[in-house]
Amino acid sequence: MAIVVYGAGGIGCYVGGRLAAGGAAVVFVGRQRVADELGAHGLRLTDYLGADLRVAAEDVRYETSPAAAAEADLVLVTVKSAATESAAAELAEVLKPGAIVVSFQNGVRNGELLRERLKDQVVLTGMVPFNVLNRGGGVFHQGTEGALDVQRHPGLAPYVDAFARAGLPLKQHDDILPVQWAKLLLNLNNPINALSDLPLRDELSQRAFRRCLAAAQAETLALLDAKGIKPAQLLPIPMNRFPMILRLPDFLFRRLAGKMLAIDPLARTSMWEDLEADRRTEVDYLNGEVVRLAESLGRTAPVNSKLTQLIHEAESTRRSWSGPDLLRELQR
Ligand SMILES: NC(=O)C1=CN([C@@H]2O[C@H](COP(=O)(O)OP(=O)(O)OC[C@H]3O[C@@H](n4cnc5c(N)ncnc54)[C@H](OP(=O)(O)O)[C@@H]3O)[C@@H](O)[C@H]2O)C=CC1
Ligand SMILES: CC(C)(CO)C(=O)C(=O)O
Repeated sequence: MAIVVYGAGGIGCYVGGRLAAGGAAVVFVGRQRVADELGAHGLRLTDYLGADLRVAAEDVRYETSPAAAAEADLVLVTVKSAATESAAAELAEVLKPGAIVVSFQNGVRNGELLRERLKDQVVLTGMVPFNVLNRGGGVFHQGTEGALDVQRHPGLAPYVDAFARAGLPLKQHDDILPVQWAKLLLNLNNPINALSDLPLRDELSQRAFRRCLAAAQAETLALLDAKGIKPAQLLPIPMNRFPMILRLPDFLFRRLAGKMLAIDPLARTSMWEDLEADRRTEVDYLNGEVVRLAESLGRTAPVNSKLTQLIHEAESTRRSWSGPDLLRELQR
């Protein structure tokens, strides 16, 4: 059963790399710069638990043409949200009818966007809870914990063992929307992390940054409540308790929620990586999604709106924010 990773960057190389290291036949589709990196070094997949797996360069099949997806039985879509529509259009041209397509992307609308285009395929929504850092030289490192989440579907049965062998077991859900919104609540930190210009652990160790995240989450939780959506519990603490925990003084936060800081010291968010690489960020699909949710309810979301605006400004002119300055800006 051929597995194609479509948009093989950080997440795609890591997930596809672990599947390949576990013996699955994987074709990566993506950009020439990544093909060159993997062609020179092969793939090395490491994680926070000490896993260290390799796939030799000659065993990595990395293609740059969408045509390579024609043979896929299972497609894992791992482009950033802004690239989903073009990826969907390319896939619609080449995919076999009946192929299974899983969106392993952040945000809540990528599955829908793919489904609109891929009428002859089965499109499922997935979620990647952990952080992946490309350390260069073909090394991709998983810095935090979590299993891959995906919508339940019988068509996934032939692949369940391959994901388990890869050390990335699939957790299937009857209703994925609460899982997606729970992840989005965590991703509200992406712009804060990107604006702080700090590794995640350093940023979340500072109360002022945590208060910014608490404000963005509290605003979102109230809107989700009004919409009748109850976010899933992804971590030991229920999502609706997060804002209260995040606002705690540093010493209490470390004592009660120290596990939240059990993050690889180098890990940063994908939004920070986008700003670093001068790429368009996913802010419109994360905090911007909250603004749209507010509008659908005839309400506003000033904190998420401001974070969206600050990231758009940072997309053209970068500046590093201190926690207190950012908090003041969000409270204005
Ligand atoms: N990185 C992380 O730690 C995490 C990321 N996520 C989510 O996973 C998704 C993927 O993120 P990530 O792996 O970091 O993103 P990356 O930007 O690292 O990887 C996506 C790759 O897809 C390429 N691409 C874009 N369009 C196409 C196309 N049409 N055909 C082929 N290749 C294409 C991009 O190239 P180019 O840049 O040239 O467009 C890029 O190399 C996002 O939704 C992200 O939010 C979720 C959890 C953690
Ligand atoms: C895992 C997490 C929340 C942080 O890295 C992420 O999803 C991202 O960076 O986009």
